[in-house]
Amino acid sequence: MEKYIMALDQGTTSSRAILFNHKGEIVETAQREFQQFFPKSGWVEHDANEIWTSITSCIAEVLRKSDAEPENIAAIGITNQRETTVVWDKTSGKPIYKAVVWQSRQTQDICNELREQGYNDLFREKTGLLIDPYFAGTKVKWILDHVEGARTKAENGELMFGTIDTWLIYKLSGGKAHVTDYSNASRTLMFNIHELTWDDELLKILDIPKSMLPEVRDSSEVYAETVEYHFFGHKVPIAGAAGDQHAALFGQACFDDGMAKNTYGTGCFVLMNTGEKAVKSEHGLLTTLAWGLDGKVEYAMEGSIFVAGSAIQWLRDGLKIIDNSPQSEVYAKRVTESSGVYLVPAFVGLGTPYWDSDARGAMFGLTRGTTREHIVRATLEALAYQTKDVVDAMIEDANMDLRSLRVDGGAVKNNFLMQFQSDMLGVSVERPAVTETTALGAAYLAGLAVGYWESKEELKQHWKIDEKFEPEMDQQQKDELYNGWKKAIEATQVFK
Ligand SMILES: Nc1ncnc2c1ncn2[C@@H]1O[C@H](COP(=O)(O)OP(=O)(O)O)[C@@H](O)[C@H]1O
Ligand SMILES: O=P(O)(O)OC[C@H](O)CO
Repeated sequence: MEKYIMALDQGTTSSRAILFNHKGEIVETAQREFQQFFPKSGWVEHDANEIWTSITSCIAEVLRKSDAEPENIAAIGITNQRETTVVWDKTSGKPIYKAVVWQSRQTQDICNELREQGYNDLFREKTGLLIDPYFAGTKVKWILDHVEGARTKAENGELMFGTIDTWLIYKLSGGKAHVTDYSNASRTLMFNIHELTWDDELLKILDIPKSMLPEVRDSSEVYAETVEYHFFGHKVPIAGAAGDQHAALFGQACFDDGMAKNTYGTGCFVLMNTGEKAVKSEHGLLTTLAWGLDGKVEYAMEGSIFVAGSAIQWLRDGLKIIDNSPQSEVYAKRVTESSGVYLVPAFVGLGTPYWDSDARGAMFGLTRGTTREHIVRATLEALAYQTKDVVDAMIEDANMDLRSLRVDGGAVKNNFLMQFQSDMLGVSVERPAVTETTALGAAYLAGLAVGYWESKEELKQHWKIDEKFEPEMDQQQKDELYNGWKKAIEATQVFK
């Protein structure tokens, strides 16, 4: 019987279990959405227990739907929404608060205070990040400050912190492993990406006891085995973990210096592999650990856009002007231009390159002639403009041209968006045959650890193109449209 690798992809809006075969093809998938909590303006939370049960349901379903028996699973790879923070009790294994999601702004005051105390450069230098509610560190501090008795328990070594990878590995292993990988550790604001250690000075500033933190390991190695009851009497090695954007970079086979990908999911995340160099950005990009493999780490530059596909969800659920996400393409194509309408989807502030957590969304250029079609088109265009902001910054920082952009994530099915993206960037946009590259990357990392695949060279051969979008728009039109976007961004940042 053929063996498979199971990837568990725990995203912001849904969990998935996907079985991959030896050619890197999808054999079977299962997916579960779970509840989003918005307790206050700008706050986003998840229930860590519900995340766990969504994962176990997906595991059961994917096994049931495929012909695979648990013993046919050679290994499990985990990939996760990053920065989302869980703190749980060491004895009971129960979370002491909801999972504070990466998008959540509830640590704004903590961040303002840290910035006022002049710590930004120190955090930037050591972690490659900047002080923003996005990252896990201030979320852990917030939980310890706000949950009754939490700080004392933490100081007594009774609490554990983890990003979602850590939480899932802990649960899958029946509480045996408390680990994370380099890519996830590099999103916490607590990990020194040059020395590859939890940083005592930063932990002291954040007032977080080191005893809560997981052990940091390679992204491709066996961390633990699953407890038998999750796999119907069978132990399976948990052999890979990486943050979803890093896993997508790996799944897109961007193994060489200068190769980049953009993932269009809830947010958009552009990552460029910079190999052994930790490139320091002058334009608001993040420096991050791409992965740890064979005892060595590699670095990446990242541009993080907080709202992308979620703006399409807002058209559907908030404005109710589309019934489903694919319909956005139909409406966008019904008009030949957005006729001066710009939507800046700064619903939870702005990430790269602006880093303005106080900004909020805005729409410009409305006339009596504005229709639903223009608004839908402007929303899709905003995803492409935001990506151009990031890619331009990346090109300047890395001092090199981008020849093409590999793309993935839920929204890349939208051909209008892909064409407009290529027009804006002036380079080809390459959509691979397997767009579940996040899960594929996690499968690759796990498969390499157990010898299911031999090398990155072998994996490169799997990457196949589905469609290539080439730039068609003339320079003048492109400049006019993009200049309009820049004005809209400026105006958004003034109004707050
Ligand atoms: N055809 C489409 N056009 C535009 N956006 C889409 C389309 N299909 C899906 N999306 C968007 O993609 C997102 C889902 O992508 P996915 O990669 O599953 O996200 P995540 O991993 O962040 O949960 C949703 O926000 C959805 O609105
Ligand atoms: O769940 P996604 O795919 O939107 O990814 C979330 C990112 O990892 C947040 O940094």
